[in-house]
Amino acid sequence: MNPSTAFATVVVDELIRNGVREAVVAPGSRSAPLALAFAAADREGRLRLHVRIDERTAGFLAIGLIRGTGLPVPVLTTSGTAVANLHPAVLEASHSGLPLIVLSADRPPALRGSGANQTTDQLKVFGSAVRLFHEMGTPVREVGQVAYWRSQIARAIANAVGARSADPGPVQLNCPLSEPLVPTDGPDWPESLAGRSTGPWTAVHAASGPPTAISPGPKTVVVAGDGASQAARLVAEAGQWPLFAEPSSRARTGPAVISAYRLLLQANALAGEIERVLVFGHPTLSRPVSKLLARHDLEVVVVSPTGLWPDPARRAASVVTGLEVTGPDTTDWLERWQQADQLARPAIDKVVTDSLTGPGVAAIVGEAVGADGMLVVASSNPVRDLDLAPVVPIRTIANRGLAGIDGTISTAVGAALANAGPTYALIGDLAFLHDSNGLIIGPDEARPDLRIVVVNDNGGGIFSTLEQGDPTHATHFERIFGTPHNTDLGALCAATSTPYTLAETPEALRAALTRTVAGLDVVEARIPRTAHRPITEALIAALSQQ
Ligand SMILES: Cc1ncc(C[n+]2csc(CCOP(=O)(O)OP(=O)(O)O)c2C)c(N)n1
Ligand SMILES: C=C(O[C@H]1C=C[C@H](C(=O)CCC(=O)O)[C@@H](C(=O)O)[C@@H]1O)C(=O)O
Ligand SMILES: [Mg+2]
Repeated sequence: MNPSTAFATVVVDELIRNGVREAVVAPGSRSAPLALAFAAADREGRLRLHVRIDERTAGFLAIGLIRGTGLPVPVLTTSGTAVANLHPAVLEASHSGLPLIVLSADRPPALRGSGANQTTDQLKVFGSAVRLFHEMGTPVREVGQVAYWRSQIARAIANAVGARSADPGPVQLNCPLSEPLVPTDGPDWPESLAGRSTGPWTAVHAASGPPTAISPGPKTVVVAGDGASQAARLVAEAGQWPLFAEPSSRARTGPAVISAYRLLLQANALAGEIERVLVFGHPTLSRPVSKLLARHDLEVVVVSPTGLWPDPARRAASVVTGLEVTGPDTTDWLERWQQADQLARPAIDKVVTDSLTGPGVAAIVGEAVGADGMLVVASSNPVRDLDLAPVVPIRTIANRGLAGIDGTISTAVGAALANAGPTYALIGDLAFLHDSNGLIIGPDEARPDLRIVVVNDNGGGIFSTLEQGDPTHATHFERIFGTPHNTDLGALCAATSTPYTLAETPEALRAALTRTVAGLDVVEARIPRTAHRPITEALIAALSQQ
């Protein structure tokens, strides 16, 4: 089966699984895969197909079918002006709140701007009239496409009917399709085209609905990503399930918290026993969690109060607003994770505390901030080091929306100005340099009580822990990833009259942090950038032997 035919087969099947029973098609060639799939579904009695020559008619016919059935209705056109002919109907659907699903076939991006026939810029062609625009990737023969296609249809339908937004309206899925555009003989598709049982790939519950009941049974873990509320902790405790909470999640308290989750997911056999994951907030921090959420052998339930829900692996079986736990897991599942966590802690501390290391600095900062303090933590290693530190229920802020290293000092200054008590920041040297202008505060401006702890490894330490940090890439690594700068941070602080302290041992760092936070000051902790990779490897090795 060729990619365009596989795509069309799956898309039409998933539309039907999501309640579509009428479809409108205007003739074209680039849209052929989808038109043929709709025709096949019509012949099988799975939906009723309507064909109209003029896309303007097709669009308003779909409007009428929506008004008559109350169901979302897809309308398919080929590329070019055909798509633009739907604009009047899209505008009507937008102002009437009607779930019109525009499937605009398109040439692949490589043909755009090349003078290729019937090829224009169809991206967001309806502007703000649609509740969702998404350009489907050009279908390719690879595993994972089916989950993507099905998951995206579920997102499109949910946005069109307003399931999470209570704001129904039209959506546009732009569908680049490459030739061959009609079914051809050829290799079988590399994965099953089938959906999940008989229902939608992702069941998106209405945001206005009651909490969804969830029962014990499957070996469940709770993931609390950035911004997760205390609901994650409450669900984990009610279910007696292990809780993996990122530093900027408010759920980072309570007996269910597994502080070494990131290492245990990589080094402990318990990870392989997980059967269900409940996701709160926006998990971004670690690949072990990303890999967990991408596993095919477990159920992913995403809890999101808004219209956006994280599902980068496209595996979410359901999206709910809230969970009501019907009863606790009475097995030793949580106890086994707690025991593994307790065993891991000494092994971690042994590796990270005999000298100044990233995780060691983070642990010392966590102690200094204390349970009623506030901490702003920068992306890259600092937030990951804090994630590994012993859990202290600190109010933690991190710009994890896009994980940029920019603006962190200014964010910390703002947070500190809004915080009644002392505020700390934990930041890497590049992030510090990136926003060193944040230290410049005019004489008439309000000044924060903020202590900025800079973990200075003279460059981008995180890259040494990634693929590019492998010795085989040493030739260019230092210049394009390590990016050493040799900046005198003390002089930089002096230029802005910012008090500065250098701490080169754990004891010196503790001493520097115990001083009262009054005004803005900087403490620099210097660590060797070359230690990151060996430390990461030593941690995994230590836990793997347990
Ligand atoms: C604005 C922005 N530019 C570039 C990046 C890519 N990036 C991610 S981590 C990193 C290096 C950060 O170095 P540092 O702040 O010193 O932290 P370290 O990894 O050394 O602990 C870079 C450049 C980014 N995330 N955001
Ligand atoms: C440097 C960038 O971001 C990368 C930084 C760290 C992420 C990561 O995987 C760290 C190792 C881990 O937590 O297991 C990496 C990722 O998410 O895969 C990010 O891409 C960047 O410039 O994007
Ligand atoms: Mg650094």
